[in-house]
Amino acid sequence: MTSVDQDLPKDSLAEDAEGVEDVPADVRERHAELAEELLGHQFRYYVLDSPTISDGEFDALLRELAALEERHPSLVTPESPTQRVGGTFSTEFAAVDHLERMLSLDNSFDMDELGAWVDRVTKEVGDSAHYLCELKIDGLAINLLYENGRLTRALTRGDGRTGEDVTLNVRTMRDVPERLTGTDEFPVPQLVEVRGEVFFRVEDFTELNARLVEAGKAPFANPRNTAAGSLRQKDPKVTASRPLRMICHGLGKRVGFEPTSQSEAYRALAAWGLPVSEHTKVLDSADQLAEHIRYWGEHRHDALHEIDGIVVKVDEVSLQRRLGTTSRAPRWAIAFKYPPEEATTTLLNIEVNVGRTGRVTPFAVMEPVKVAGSTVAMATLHNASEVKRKGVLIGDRVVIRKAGDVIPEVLGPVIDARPDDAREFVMPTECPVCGTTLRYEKEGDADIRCPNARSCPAQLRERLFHLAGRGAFDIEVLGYEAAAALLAAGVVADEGDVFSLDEEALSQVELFRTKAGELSANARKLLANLDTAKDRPLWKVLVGLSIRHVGPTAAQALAREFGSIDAIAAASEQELADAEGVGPTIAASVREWFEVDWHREVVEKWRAAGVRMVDDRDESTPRTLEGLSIVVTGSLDTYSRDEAKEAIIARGGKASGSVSKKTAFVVVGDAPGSKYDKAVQLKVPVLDEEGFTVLLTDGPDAAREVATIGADDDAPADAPEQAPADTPDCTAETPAADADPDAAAPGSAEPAKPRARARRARKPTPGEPEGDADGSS
Ligand SMILES: NC(=O)c1ccc[n+]([C@@H]2O[C@H](COP(=O)([O-])OP(=O)(O)OC[C@H]3O[C@@H](n4cnc5c(N)ncnc54)[C@H](O)[C@@H]3O)[C@@H](O)[C@H]2O)c1
Ligand SMILES: [Zn+2]
Repeated sequence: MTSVDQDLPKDSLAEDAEGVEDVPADVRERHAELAEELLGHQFRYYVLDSPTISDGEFDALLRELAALEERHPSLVTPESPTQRVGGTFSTEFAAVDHLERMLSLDNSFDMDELGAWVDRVTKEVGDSAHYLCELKIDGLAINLLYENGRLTRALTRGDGRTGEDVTLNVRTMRDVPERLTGTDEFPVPQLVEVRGEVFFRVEDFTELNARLVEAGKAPFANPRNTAAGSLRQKDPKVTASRPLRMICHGLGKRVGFEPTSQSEAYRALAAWGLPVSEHTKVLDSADQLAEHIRYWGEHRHDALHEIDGIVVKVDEVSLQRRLGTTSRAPRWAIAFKYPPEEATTTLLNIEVNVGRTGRVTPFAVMEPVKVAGSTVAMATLHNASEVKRKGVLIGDRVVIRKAGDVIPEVLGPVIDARPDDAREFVMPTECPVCGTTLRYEKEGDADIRCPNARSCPAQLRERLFHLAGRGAFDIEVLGYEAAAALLAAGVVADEGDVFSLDEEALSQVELFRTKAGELSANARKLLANLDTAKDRPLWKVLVGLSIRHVGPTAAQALAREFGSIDAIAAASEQELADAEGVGPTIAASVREWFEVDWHREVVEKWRAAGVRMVDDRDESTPRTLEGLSIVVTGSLDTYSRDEAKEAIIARGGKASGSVSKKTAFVVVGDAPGSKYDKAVQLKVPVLDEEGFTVLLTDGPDAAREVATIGADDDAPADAPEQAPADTPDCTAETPAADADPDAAAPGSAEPAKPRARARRARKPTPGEPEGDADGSS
């Protein structure tokens, strides 16, 4: 816990208590240094709204200080940052005392610390306490004074005793009523101090930044500090122009209002017209708390605003009184903090990466830093103008963010910490890998490219890696390392040579030789895999060609409509565009691709090596699903995702990625995403795995008889996992996001084929996203 417990066994210390003078000098020094550093950070955070370190780093320093004080209690003074409500007030605003002190919260960072707090509460007040759980909103605290229902004053927290008068600014906020309305149950009290959090909704913040960028101004780095800066403005007009929101989370002094519990107080506030959270929950055991905290840890981004934890409060006011407070925080409440999603680190360099389509992307190389549970050392910077827009210089301290599974992002520099020798990044004019002069493909492009598509080793390596991927030929062994080794040994000049590899060629590659100089087992495996891969369906061949915009979905459409490579190569742009599921962008891209000589040579080399370029319309498989669109979601036991698709396509059906009214069936496996919900909503027939087998063997009529349709109570046994029963209010607005078809659905146990994911290691350069060929590049 961050604060030093006030219940030190003082008596037992009396005899051999250590005086300050007994504390080793280096410990005393470190203590003083930390305390001073923390005060500086608090000033920059609370007064300037411009911190130079992340919250996680601040918390770590504070914990270090608390740990020193725990070991050496004589170091504790009333002035220590562990003993005071952080913050102070600026002379820009009138200083006004709160009627009742505004406290901070003690923190816990894991379940053990939270459990220890619950144990202490139980020890002091018995096990009758209820625990009120709230989202910990990452904003700034505000204290509103209502006298006879009228807003008479609004103060920031300041140092907890004295705040800054920001009444005029707060009056511009639409969430804050000027007058409270009373009800029979909750008449307006004579006086009440209402505490709450002022913040930006994430969406509003993004929009605010978009407007700034459009106006040629620098965007803000994070919602919390921007909210603080927006509220603490000299000119209320500026505050009025910012969409600040508020949610109430506590009370100060009250006259004529005696709630018996905090949750009852929230009902009163809501009745009076004040904003309260929808996500508040009363629980009564440590287990339930753990489940609730776990749930929100996973759904952190479902709230409309940023949250940095969960606040747990003893609900009963009488028990709150018995537990009391320390000098800086109530003993009846505690914050559980989630791992911070932002951190600051040093930008060591900006390097560039050459991707599969030749796009050259700068990326940040940073001092490794832990954020959201993983260590981050690199992050893409997308393109040169993005580097400019972010305003980062090499050598800067930078703020990075990693939210959930999202790739890490550099938010911007900490200008106040910029070193003198920070230097600007210069985009190279030549490909760092092959030396070719870089150029923009079209005027006005954001991305600059290496035009040496055929032989640039970087592009070639990415294409080899891609063609071996699961969405394409699915060649085990041909991972990133193998691709690089084949190129380095010169046994493939481009991807056209891959399927002609033989023992002799592989024996020239060191990676594929044993120490004794013989062909390794891996080499034999590669040859066997290549052989199997020659027989893949046409759509996989198309994906393997790295035609821009042609990912699995487009490739399946092309294969279904044209049936062979030659038919596709011979089709006009118009014919391609007219084909179902193809469209003009893909058509243009396919035509353009076949115009290039060496591309056609790749096709011919593959053909010569025995790669199948035609889908045999296997007449033995009856085309029972002709014209039907079928969606598969979740993972099936007996079919991989691709096998399921192939089975559908072989019967003339269409394996579609999204559910609409036209969908004939939705096949639901384990841990399906929102497609299942959509199917229920649109009353599309839903099949479980058994039903899918019926569909394949006996056709659509038989399948309809075993399908479930519509109502929720018909849901198959393996229907999507609902959120924990004690948090029903969260599920309603948070359907599991629809994941990319090959990835795991959020919250699901594992992806359809985890084995295949893990086996091909890729060098972690933050280059082009894997879906490039399907993307907009
Ligand atoms: N980066 C820096 O330099 C720097 C400097 C100082 C403080 N900080 C950060 O500020 C925070 C510490 O400051 P703090 O003392 O304000 O404490 P805190 O954020 O740990 O917790 C107390 C505050 O939480 C807020 N809160 C949000 N939701 C709440 C809810 N539902 N119920 C009750 N309170 C709720 C209240 O405003 C309350 O004052 C830490 O996150 C710290 O990292 C950062
Ligand atoms: Zn190059």
